[in-house]
Amino acid sequence: MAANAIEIRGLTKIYGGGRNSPEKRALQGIDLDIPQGSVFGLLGPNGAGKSTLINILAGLVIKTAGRVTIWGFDQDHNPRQSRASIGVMPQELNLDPFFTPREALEVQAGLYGVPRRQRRSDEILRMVGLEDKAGAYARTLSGGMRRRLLLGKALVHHPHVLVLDEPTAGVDIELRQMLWENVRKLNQQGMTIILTTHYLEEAEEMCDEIAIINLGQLVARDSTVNLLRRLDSRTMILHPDGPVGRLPEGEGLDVTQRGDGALVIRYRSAETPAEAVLAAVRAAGICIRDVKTEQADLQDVFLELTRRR
Ligand SMILES: Nc1ncnc2c1ncn2[C@@H]1O[C@H](COP(=O)(O)OP(=O)(O)OP(=O)(O)O)[C@@H](O)[C@H]1O
Repeated sequence: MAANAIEIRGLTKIYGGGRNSPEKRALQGIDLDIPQGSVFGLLGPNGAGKSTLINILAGLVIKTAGRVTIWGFDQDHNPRQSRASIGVMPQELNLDPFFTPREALEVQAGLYGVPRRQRRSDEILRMVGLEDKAGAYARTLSGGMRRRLLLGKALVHHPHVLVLDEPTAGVDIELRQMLWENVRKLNQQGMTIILTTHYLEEAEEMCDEIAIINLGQLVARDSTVNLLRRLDSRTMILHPDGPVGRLPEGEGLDVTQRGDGALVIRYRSAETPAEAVLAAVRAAGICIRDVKTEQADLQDVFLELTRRR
């Protein structure tokens, strides 16, 4: 068994390039290893190439160049085994409206060639909280229930690797909790989990390791702890109680003044305690009327990482 669940080398995807569509380089030579047993976050802004990458793993999009190995099986040389090793919960709610959840799971299991006696439709329905809806048509299911069913469908062939593409975009708190409980449980049972998300908080909570892609390129790949340590920038927004004569100064402080008079002070919490920021403000003779702090969000992370490049 390979030590990495997924190995990606020089992965490139170019869309279009026909007479009416300009060429789009969605992935530009990605190298990435995803360790077995990890909960791995794939982050990136809209259009970064996350879905393209996931769809290539799922066998839904054909790569232009590069090598993909899933659970030790090269996608080109062992397409059947590599496909059988991975289950994907897609972003779109693409379900056949005329199948009931139980039928949908059975059909999916049939597509993957799972013998009848190895099928676990009822167990999966229970796991995703759809046992009451086992016989209802998909078209009568709520959006949240459809997502649960998509998760169930991704699991019918007992994959080693489960990919969740934006699983919590627009879902309510209850479903989010159910999803994360299931993800934790499956991971404890040894399943490698890959998830894409826009929410840094979610990645922070769930993922051991994170890769960030931007414009089809890998811009960071590290353990979550290390990544967040690198990205511990804070912003303090101060509303002064009167005109500002001079801006606060101090090591590690990046101070600007907004059009409305507010001071925007960026600093790293690991290097500069909030008290040092406030002391610098007082030393500049500024009285504070109001203050708030903001943590770096994914957008800042991107700006920082892409700027660094
Ligand atoms: N079928 C396609 N034909 C042409 N261009 C495409 C196609 N699919 C995606 N793209 C382009 O490739 C780039 C990467 O898209 P992709 O959907 O992989 O990004 P993403 O990171 O998943 O974004 P999002 O978070 O919005 O889903 C984008 O510029 C997108 O417009």
